[in-house]
Amino acid sequence: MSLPHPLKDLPLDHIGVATPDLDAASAPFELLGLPRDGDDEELSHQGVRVRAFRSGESLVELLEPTTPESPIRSFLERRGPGLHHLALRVTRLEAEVARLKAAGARFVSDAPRGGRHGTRVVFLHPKWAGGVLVELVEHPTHTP
Ligand SMILES: CC[C@@H](C(=O)O)C(=O)SCCNC(=O)CCNC(=O)[C@H](O)C(C)(C)COP(=O)(O)OP(=O)(O)OC[C@H]1O[C@@H](n2cnc3c(N)ncnc32)[C@H](O)[C@@H]1OP(=O)(O)O
Ligand SMILES: [Co+2]
Repeated sequence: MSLPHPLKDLPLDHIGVATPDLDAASAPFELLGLPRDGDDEELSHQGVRVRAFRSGESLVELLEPTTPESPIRSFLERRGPGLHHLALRVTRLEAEVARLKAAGARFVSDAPRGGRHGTRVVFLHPKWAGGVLVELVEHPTHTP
């Protein structure tokens, strides 16, 4: 599959890792020497508590479920701890969603939701992306 891309590359923003315990899952990354990226955050509408570690231009995002309905809880029950999603950075989320929809992509939901640290995110369905849950993430723009 090849889609013409009018905007730019989509760099890897982060890799999401599902865990039942943020502190336990943090230990190997701390030992590896990855620095924390900001504070932990709880996102009730996603049913997760999140902690991130920086690796170059990208992050490792640890996700712990906080509600029975959390997608991380069902993932842990079904597959156990481990790689959950990859996130690609976009500069214009709605334009990217429109482009992919026109090309037949399948979204979990194409309505942007709030992500970590003021980002906006949408998820492409893992059944569409060869068994990989793909997040598109747009960072807030900072105007002086
Ligand atoms: C911190 C906030 C934010 C950020 O800023 O970065 C986040 O990252 S939030 C992360 C948590 N939120 C989400 O994951 C939201 C999007 N995900 C979903 O809505 C659901 O997880 C899902 C993808 C729609 C799956 O939900 P559901 O259909 O209820 O789950 P099932 O267990 O029934 O799975 C159906 C089917 O899909 C496979 N699956 C599920 N999750 C994944 C996955 N992460 N990667 C690959 N495949 C996945 C699952 O195995 C099932 O397949 P079959 O077994 O073949 O039926
Ligand atoms: Co994410």
